[in-house]
Amino acid sequence: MNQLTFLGTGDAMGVPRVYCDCDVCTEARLMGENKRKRSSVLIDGGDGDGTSEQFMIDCGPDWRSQMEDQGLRMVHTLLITHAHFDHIGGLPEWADACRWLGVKGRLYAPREVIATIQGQFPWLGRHVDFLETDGGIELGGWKVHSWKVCHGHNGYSYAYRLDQGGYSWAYCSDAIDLKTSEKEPLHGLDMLVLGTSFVHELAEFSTRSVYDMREAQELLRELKLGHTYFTHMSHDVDVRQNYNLDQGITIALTGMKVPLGTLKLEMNA
Ligand SMILES: Nc1ccn([C@@H]2O[C@@H]3COP(=O)(O)O[C@H]3[C@H]2O)c(=O)n1
Repeated sequence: MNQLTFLGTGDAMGVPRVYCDCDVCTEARLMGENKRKRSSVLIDGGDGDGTSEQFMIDCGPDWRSQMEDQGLRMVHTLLITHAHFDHIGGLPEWADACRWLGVKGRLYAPREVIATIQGQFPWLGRHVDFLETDGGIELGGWKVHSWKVCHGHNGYSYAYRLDQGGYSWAYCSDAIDLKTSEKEPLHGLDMLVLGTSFVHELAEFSTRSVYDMREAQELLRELKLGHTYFTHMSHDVDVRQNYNLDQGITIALTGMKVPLGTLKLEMNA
């Protein structure tokens, strides 16, 4: 059975934010329900049928501790959404692990993301094969499609849609203000992982880069899909609160596991 594990559900700063003493950051330090490492997920086939290659989406600066949290010794394959530090900061450590294990890691990303990563970490190519996703790829039995999405003030990110056996899901951690064509691959999904940094972000729109929960719910009402998990959450989100989110939405928690492809989830509409 395929499953997705949330390795981290935080925004670029993680929770607690290093400089912050707000209630959420304080709770994260003292108890830890709101403790959030930088966003990434693990996809695990685990059924030994040869189509179940394990891979991660994104490799932020918490990669090493996320591996320890899960008791994982190595993941050989990564999909990267965009070349911002909170999504690629763990790549040098991952490449070092490839080196010490004597394996060549496989890093899949869109062509322009690969070029940026190679510019930032020029030594990675010794231990990593860079593989472009632009024309579509097959990974762990999934047909994988990447496309460019608006990341507001921060430029562009990419989202991934994965299809297998009539089940489809997508990972879209860093997006805002999606245009009609950017929403197209999200229609009719069984499951979506969507970034929502704030519950209601008050900053001026032109300075923002990720949906808030209010806007995300509007988007989801339009998309009419199965189940959605919110990730990439800042210290604005307190997981102890009930935000009265629409049916079919779950705030993802670190370590949460979601079965992929086994359940046809109920439609929201
Ligand atoms: N060119 C850039 C721009 C931004 N960044 C990092 O990505 C984060 C996105 O959210 P933020 O809160 O704006 O902080 C950004 C930088 O850490 C980055 O690594 N490279």
